[in-house]
Order: sequence, then C-alpha cells, then structure tokens
Amino acid sequence: MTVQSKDLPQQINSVLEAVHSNKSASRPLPAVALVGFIAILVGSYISRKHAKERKAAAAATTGSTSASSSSKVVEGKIVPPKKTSRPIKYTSEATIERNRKYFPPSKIAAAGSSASSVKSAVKVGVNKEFFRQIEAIFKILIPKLRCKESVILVLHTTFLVLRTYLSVIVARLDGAIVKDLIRYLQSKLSIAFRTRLTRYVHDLYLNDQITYYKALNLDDRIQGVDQYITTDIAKFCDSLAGLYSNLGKPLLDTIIFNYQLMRSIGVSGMGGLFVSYVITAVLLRKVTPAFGKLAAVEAKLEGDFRSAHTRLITNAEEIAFYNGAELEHSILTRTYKRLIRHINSIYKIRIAYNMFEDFIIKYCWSAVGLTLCALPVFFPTLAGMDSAKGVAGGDKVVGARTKGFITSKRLMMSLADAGGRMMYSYKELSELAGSTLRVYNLISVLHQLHANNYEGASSTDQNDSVGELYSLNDIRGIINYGYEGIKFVNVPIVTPSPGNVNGGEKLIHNLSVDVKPGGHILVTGPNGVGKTGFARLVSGLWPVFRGQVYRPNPKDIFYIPQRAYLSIGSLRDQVIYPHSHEDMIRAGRTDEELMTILKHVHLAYIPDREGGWNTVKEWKDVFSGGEKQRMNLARLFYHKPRFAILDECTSAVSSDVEGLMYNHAKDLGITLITISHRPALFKYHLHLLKLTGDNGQWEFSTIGTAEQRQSLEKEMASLQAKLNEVDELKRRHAEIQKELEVGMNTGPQDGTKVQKRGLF
Ligand SMILES: Nc1ncnc2c1ncn2[C@@H]1O[C@H](COP(=O)(O)OP(=O)(O)OP(=O)(O)O)[C@@H](O)[C@H]1O
Repeated sequence: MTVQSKDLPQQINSVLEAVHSNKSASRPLPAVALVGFIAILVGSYISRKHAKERKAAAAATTGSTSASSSSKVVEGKIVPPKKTSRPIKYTSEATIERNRKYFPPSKIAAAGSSASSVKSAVKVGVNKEFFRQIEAIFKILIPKLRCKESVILVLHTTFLVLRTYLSVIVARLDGAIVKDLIRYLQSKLSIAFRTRLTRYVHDLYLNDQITYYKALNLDDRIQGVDQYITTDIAKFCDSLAGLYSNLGKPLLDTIIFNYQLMRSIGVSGMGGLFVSYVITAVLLRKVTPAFGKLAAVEAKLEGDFRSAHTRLITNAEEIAFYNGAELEHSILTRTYKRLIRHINSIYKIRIAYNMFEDFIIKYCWSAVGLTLCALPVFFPTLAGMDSAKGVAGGDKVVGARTKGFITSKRLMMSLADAGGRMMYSYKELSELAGSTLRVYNLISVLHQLHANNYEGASSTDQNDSVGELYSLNDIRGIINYGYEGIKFVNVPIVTPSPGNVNGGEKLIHNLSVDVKPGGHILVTGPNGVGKTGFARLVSGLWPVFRGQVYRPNPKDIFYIPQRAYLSIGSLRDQVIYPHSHEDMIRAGRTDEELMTILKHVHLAYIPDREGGWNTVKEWKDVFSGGEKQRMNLARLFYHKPRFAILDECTSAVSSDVEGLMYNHAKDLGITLITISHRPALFKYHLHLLKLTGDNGQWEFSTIGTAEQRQSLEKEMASLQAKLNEVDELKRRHAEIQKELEVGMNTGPQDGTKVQKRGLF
C-alpha cells in the first residue's frame, strides 16, 4: 500500500475503510520506524534544549560558577554546600514592564474577590474576554517563536493530525505508540507551560518591590495566593495542554466524517445536516450552565479549605494550649462542607446537562442524519444518483443504494460520537475559562501591585466626614535613599486599610524627627498607637502618604521584628539569614566567627546541642521564645548594619543578658532605633520619641534633659505611691490569714475543715 502517492480524499477514504473494516495494515514497520524516529528526535531535541538553557542560565546568574569555585579557596576549610538545583534565570524588569499592558484589571470579578472589584457584568465563559485573557497569558507561555514550548506545540499538532493516519498504517502495533507519544508531548507541554508561568509569577511576586507583602497586606483582591500559585496554575496548564488534543481529535474526525457523508448524501443532504448542527449548537449554548464560574468558585473554596488547614498547622501549639481542637474542628468541617456542597451541586447540574446533551446529539442528530441518509434511497436524483437505469441493472442499483445507506448510517454513528466528544471538550473549555480567569487575575493584580496601583478609591478629594482621604492610589510622600541617618519630615503614620472607601486611618499626625548616626532612639507609646507603623514606614512596607522620609540604603539598615522569624534550612542559615551559605563564604565569614556571635547572645551551647551547624530542623519548634529572640539578635551581630530597628525583640530575654546585647550592638557601631514600652531600656538611648496617640500627638526629647528628668520623676512618684500601698496591703493580708486560722480551729470537726485546708 503506497499511501504517499494517493491524493487526500483517497487517503481519508482508505483510512476510514480500514477503520471500519478493522483490517490491520500489511506493512506496519516503515510507519513504526517513522514514529520511533520522530520520537527520538523529539527526545533529543528537548534534552539538548534543556542542556543549552542550563548553560545559558548558569552564565546569566551572577557569578554562579566562578563564585562557587573560588569560594572553596577563600577559607580553605569551608566547603560550600553542593549545588543541587540549577541556577535560576529571573524574568527581567523590562519583560515585566512590557507585559503589564496586557494585564489590565479583568472585566470579570474573580471568584472570591471583593465586591468592589466587580467592574462589569461580563460572565465567566467562552467569550471575548476569555480569549483576550488566554492571549495575554500566552505571551508568557510562548514568549517567542523559537522556544521549547513552540517546538513541543508544533510536534504535538503534527502528531494529532497524523494520529488517524498513522494509527491505521501502523495498525495493531499502532495506535498505542502514537497515543503514548501524544500523551507524552501533552505532559511535556503542560509542565513546560507550568514552569514558564510559575517562574514568571515568582519573579513578579518575590522581588525588591515586595509585591508579596503588598498582595497580603495592602490589597485584598487575591485571597489565598498560595492556592493560586501551587494549584490553579497547575490545573490551568493541564487543562490547556489537554484541551488542545481533546478538541483537536473530534474536530478532525468531524471534518473527515462530514466530508465522507457529503459524498454519500450529496450537498443538499449536507445542507440539511448543517442546519441541524446550527440549531443544536444554539440550543446547547443557551442551556449550558456557567461551567467556568462554577470551576472558579470551586477553586476558591478549595483554597479556603487548604488555608484553614495551613492556619491550624502554623498555630498548632497555641491551639493545643487553649484546647481549641473542637472549635477548629468545626471551622474545618464548615469549610469542607461548603466545598462539598458546591461540588455536589456541580455534579447535579452536570448530569442534567449531560442527559440533555446526549439526547440532542445521540438521538436528534441520528434521527436527522438517518432521514438525510435515507433520502438518496428514495430520491436518488437529490443525491446526484442516476435513477434511469434499466431493469437489468435494478438489482445493482438497489445493492448500491443499500450499501450507500449502511455506509452513511455508520458514518452518522461515528459523527454523533465525535460530536459528543466535541461537546465534552466544549465543557472543558468552559471550565478552562474559570481557571484562566483565576490565573489571569493573579498575574494582573501582581502586575498592578508591582507598579504600585492598588484597588479602591483613587480620588484625591477631601472627605469631609473623615478628614483627609489617604487613598492607596494617592500616595504623595517621597522616600529618599542613601541618607546618613533616618529623617522624617511631616510624615503622618497612616494604616493602609485596603478596600476601605474612607482610606487609611491616621494614627500619628505629621511626624518630624532626625536620627543621626550614634543618636540611639527609643520609640515608645501605648499599644496600637503606631510604633511598628513607624518601622514599617522606614522599611518601605507601608506607603508614605505625605511628607518625606530619608533613610539609609537597604544594606545599611536591619530590622528585627517582634515575632522572631526562623527560616527553613540549617542552624547556620538561622544566624546568617537572609544570606545563603554561598554568600557567607563569598564574604569571607567563618563558622568560628558565628560561634563567637552565639557567645555574645548566650547561645554558645546550641551547635553542640543540635548536632552542628549543618543540622536542619523545624527551628521554630526547636527553640524557646527567648532563644528565638536571641537567635534573631545574633543575625544583627552577623550583619553589623549601620542602623538597626529593634521592635520589642528582647521582650523574652532576661534583663541582664538584654543589657549585654545592647552594649555589644553599640560597640559594633550600630545605631539603635528601639521600639519598646520598657523604661529599663532608656539608659541605652540618647533620644526618646513618645507616640502618645491623643489626637495623633507625638513628643521628641533628649534623654537626660530637664523634661526627661521631669518625666522620670513623675514615673518615680507614681511608683513610690504604689510602694506606699504595700505596707497597708501586707497588714490586710496578715489580718485575713489570722481570721482564716481562727475559723478553721473553731469550725465543725468533720470533712469541712479538711476541705478548707485542701483548698489552701
Ligand atoms: N496591614 C494593616 N492594615 C490596617 N491596619 C493595620 C495593619 N497593620 C496594623 N494595623 C493597625 O495599625 C495600628 C498600629 O499598629 P502597630 O503595629 O504600629 O502598633 P504598635 O504601636 O506597634 O502596637 P504594639 O505596642 O501593640 O506592638 C493598630 O491599630 C493595627 O491594628
């Protein structure tokens, strides 16, 4: 069988005949060889491409190879950890900038986003907005024509088109090989898409613009961002890669079968069939439920369930202390029930729709089709057959008509099957619209946050009822880097309050301070007044709504938070965070030096206790509260910045050790900006910034001045007054004790007395 020499209709014909007569090909080997050859080509191309990419990425990563090889020479003794992962090539800022315009806010409100983000009544589904979103995402998935993904896509398409053709020639050995190959390419495509998208999102999410912080604290459009990145992207890529082949095969089959049918029932018959297709398509489109929206809501509920579990894991100890299992159990059950109720309703909607769809496609199509197939039998002229045959040819004519009818009937059955599969794929397409919306929204919001565009009011009007409107879209303050100190000029401390139409709440009225090197300052004030807010402004976490902030460059300032943070990794990683071991070696630092630092924070026993610097543990569960805080201070001594903001970071450290740490920090030349309530820390500072909170008031003074002495004298007087009460309290205590003893000696000689004793 020399297939190559036949024209296309003949090839299709022979393919179909072979399929229906279930004949195996007589010479499958050349085709098998062809498939095998292409498969090998695919494999080798992809692995070569990977190797090339690895090389390029290694070159792109700053000093990766050279740094690690030279790092071994630096200390002689220290061997850097083996590189297990390949260097990462980050998305350039220019690419992010270029892509931003493709991701304007979606016209569809994402499932789970706040109501204020609903921009219009565009529905989730296979519509213009869906195709626009897919197009935007494709700019990330296939950034240029010559890339790994486009090669896989071309191969995938080629195999899809050749599937029917090859599966017949290769017959029994056959279909399976081609199918496996298509499945392999599909998985490759899905993983390539996922890698591309995940990398892009990570680059957008974790960068010096602190987009991750903004997404979690300054904007509420994306809830459960972890679910978006870990699950939604994977689901989206799987369905996108799968849809292509799922839709491709039935589409191709439908074209081929229709073509065959046309040969058998004629153009007018085909016209009739086409009309029935249009009617069914319109009808089905009208009754198709919003599968896209349902899928998006399902993904959101899955995310809620997952984050409820994550919360439990993070706070397991606190919950256990409170005996909160029952309440947490009910929260988890509630979240799970919400999810399951939704999934069940999807199943119900789906079964009703499937039954209707099967009825239309299997029965209505077949009925219309069979009627049309029967037409040439009764009206041969309609199908272009010659009815004016002689009597002698009568049997032949009847035979031909019967054969034609049977062929057409068989084609109709296959067509109905292909149609069914196409409709199924349409459903998948609708569901894909749901996950496309979620992925699109994630990228779009991250792009906007990266460019400091927040959700909510953008008006710069005065709001009479609330005062000045501090909107996240009206940030007028300026941050100046590279200053030798920390200076605030008329900067109000305002909570960001995302989504609040009245804007953020002003905690402190226009603050003006100037901290020079060596001008250690203590920031104090009641709870919730905005002390940490001050640190957030210096660090650039909260926006500077008005005024000007002058601050040192990032490498010269270090922040130690109230809640000690311990990272994933070895014991060494805890001391040097956010440095990696490679950074440490490159900087010429040694483990011996780390040991000296641990001595300063009274943790010298830790490396021995934990089995050395390379031990990896869940450190937040290993260290006590005080140890965690001291470990965080060890970081400060390791990095030796010029300025440090210490936010209640010694609250669990005993006061004698605390004093030693403060003195050591000052000896290292670190200027301290301490946030604390404790007067015991006064003596380590030169200035005091008191945030009173009354109408946003604040006071700045020099410790040791007349006002300061006055303030301390006031505090002393109040303490003295309390001490005076002590004698009176002691007297009363003795009195009660005496009364109780008398009562016990004169009481009934039964169990009551024993009970009283037991009570005390
Ligand atoms: N991301 C945020 N969005 C909105 N409001 C916030 C946010 N973070 C904190 N706040 C609010 O800002 C106020 C000031 O918080 P801040 O953490 O600065 O207080 P603090 O003075 O450090 O208090 P404490 O002594 O209890 O640590 C609080 O009322 C808090 O609820």
